[in-house]
Amino acid sequence: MFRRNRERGHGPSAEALRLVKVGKVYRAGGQDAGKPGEAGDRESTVTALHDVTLSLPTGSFTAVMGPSGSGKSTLLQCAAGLERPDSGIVVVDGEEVTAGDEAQLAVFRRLRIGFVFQQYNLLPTLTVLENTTLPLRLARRRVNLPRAREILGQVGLGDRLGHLPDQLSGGQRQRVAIARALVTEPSVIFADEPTGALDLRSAREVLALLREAVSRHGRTVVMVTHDPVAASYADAVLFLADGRLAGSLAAPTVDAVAERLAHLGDEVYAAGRPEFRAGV
Ligand SMILES: Nc1ncnc2c1ncn2[C@@H]1O[C@H](COP(=O)(O)OP(=O)(O)OP(=O)(O)O)[C@@H](O)[C@H]1O
Repeated sequence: MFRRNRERGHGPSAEALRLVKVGKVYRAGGQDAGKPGEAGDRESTVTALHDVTLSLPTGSFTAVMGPSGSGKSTLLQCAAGLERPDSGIVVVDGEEVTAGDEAQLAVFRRLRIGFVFQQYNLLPTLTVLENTTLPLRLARRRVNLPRAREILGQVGLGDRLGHLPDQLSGGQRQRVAIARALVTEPSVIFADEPTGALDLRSAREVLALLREAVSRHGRTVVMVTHDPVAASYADAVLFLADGRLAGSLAAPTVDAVAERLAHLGDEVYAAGRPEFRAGV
């Protein structure tokens, strides 16, 4: 399907996600602006991502932080194949997603990528169990109901299988979204502000589940967040500023993250590290 980009033989790649010099430019009016340098009127374009290069190992939990407008969501969307970068390549679990066409990308996303959004994005007319198994049905894959029930049990919803989303709390809805993201056993789960709409307790439960998906089940999670407490659940934090990588922090604590965020402006154009390789 996509161009293989594995350095080793079979089985899951040790590298879950790689971005090489990924750039994305928008027209101020809201459209893509084409390749950087090709845009006619530079004044009306926004460079949302500028040559972002990073590598995340399989089984890691990474938080992406930075000021509003720094490119966090754009990074997530490009990495997840929801947006096409204007330059650079994206490799997910050994497959170069930027090499495929739209149809290939759609199939790839359904099977290999999990999504958790701030607003849950559940279908209101489907039950908890049906929402959870929807990615499998859309991908025309066999639905393993015992496995789906097991996952829903793990996220604490074993007794809510027949409920509709509007019969659930926000935290419970987000747990359905996590179950839905886990059901295809994806290469990477992308979460965009997954706790943004939740109370403190529900937020902690959701973060603990994402942490468990990584620590116990070996999944790879990339999470955009504004919250230093949420970021402290991750193995590492990547900081973005003005569409560029502006540093990283391993084994983040709440205080260390807050401190780095407070001084992020100082680091934006610092010579620093233009690339991020987790664990290095
Ligand atoms: N569809 C679009 N059309 C035009 N400009 C866009 C589009 N999406 C994002 N941008 C611009 O690209 C830049 C990065 O936006 P992005 O949403 O990635 O930032 P963010 O860090 O996720 O912000 P926030 O924390 O506020 O959600 C911003 O200047 C934004 O205005």
